[in-house]
Amino acid sequence: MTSDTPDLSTFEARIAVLGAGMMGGAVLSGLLAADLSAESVIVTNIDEDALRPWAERGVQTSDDNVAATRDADIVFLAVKPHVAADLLDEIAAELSEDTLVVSLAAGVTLSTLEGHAGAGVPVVRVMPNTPALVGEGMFVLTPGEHCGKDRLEAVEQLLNACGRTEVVPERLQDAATGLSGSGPAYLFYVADALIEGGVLEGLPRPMATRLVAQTLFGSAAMVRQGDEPPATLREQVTSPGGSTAAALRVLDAGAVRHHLGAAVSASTKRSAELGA
Ligand SMILES: NC(=O)C1=CN([C@@H]2O[C@H](COP(=O)(O)OP(=O)(O)OC[C@H]3O[C@@H](n4cnc5c(N)ncnc54)[C@H](O)[C@@H]3O)[C@@H](O)[C@H]2O)C=CC1
Ligand SMILES: O=C(O)[C@@H]1CCC=N1
Repeated sequence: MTSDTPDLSTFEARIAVLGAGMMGGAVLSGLLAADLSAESVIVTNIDEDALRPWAERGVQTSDDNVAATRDADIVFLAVKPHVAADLLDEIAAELSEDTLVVSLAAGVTLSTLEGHAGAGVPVVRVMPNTPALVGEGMFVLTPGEHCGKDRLEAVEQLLNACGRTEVVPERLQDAATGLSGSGPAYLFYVADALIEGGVLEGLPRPMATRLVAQTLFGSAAMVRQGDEPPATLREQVTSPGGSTAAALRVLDAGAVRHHLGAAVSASTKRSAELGA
């Protein structure tokens, strides 16, 4: 669904991904798929097994965050939120105003990040999501005090190659966690439930999976195209007295709309707690 062909083959900065697990790995996979040179990247992890697949893809690997940071222009912080401050303390001596720190950690504020990175170090807080893995991530960015326009544009260029970006004031970052950061989980949950519904009605599971995948993909494409609001698109599927109206009545009886909104709010609240 990506309209422009992403191309990072000429991107020059050296990149370190510290703690490349699920999310850091998804971003890195997206960047490599957009032709970022594997030789310009180093990944770290305290878990050796997590590094092996990267070494097989030609990426330099290390268990030494300090050494990895030393040679990097852009440092992705991809560890769990409760590890972020300690990791910054560990690498702070290698950071300077020439290094850009990009945090992917839910909830961790710019004030915490900047406080631990050290004086004058440019920082960007980002809320990513895992579809970065297939080049369709959503990245919500807030630049810190020392991150100028050029640096922000460099991060946008990188992340636009594996999805789409929005820049927001920091007060909206936890809501972004609740909506797009956690969002893929809600949609995978819905996909899983729909597949089970199809199986209950007699469809073979692989076929039910294909039907659901294409239905989600096509519906997402229509929502993203933005010609009509989703409420109108839903009406277009809902024939008077028809099958969809019967189905939507069941969803309303189960207060599914309310629960989806409440799920976004619960994740938003938890995101703020994770950074506290
Ligand atoms: N998984 C997701 O969908 C999303 C995750 N995030 C954020 O991404 C960050 C990472 O989350 P996940 O990738 O899901 O977790 P993860 O557990 O898959 O990855 C974290 C990795 O960091 C490694 N690690 C731990 N301490 C380390 C250290 N001191 N030095 C180097 N490596 C270390 C772990 O071994 C692990 O592989 C979190 O802060 C989370 O809030 C944000 C949005 C979405
Ligand atoms: O569950 C979490 O805390 C992370 C942040 C958003 C998605 N996964």
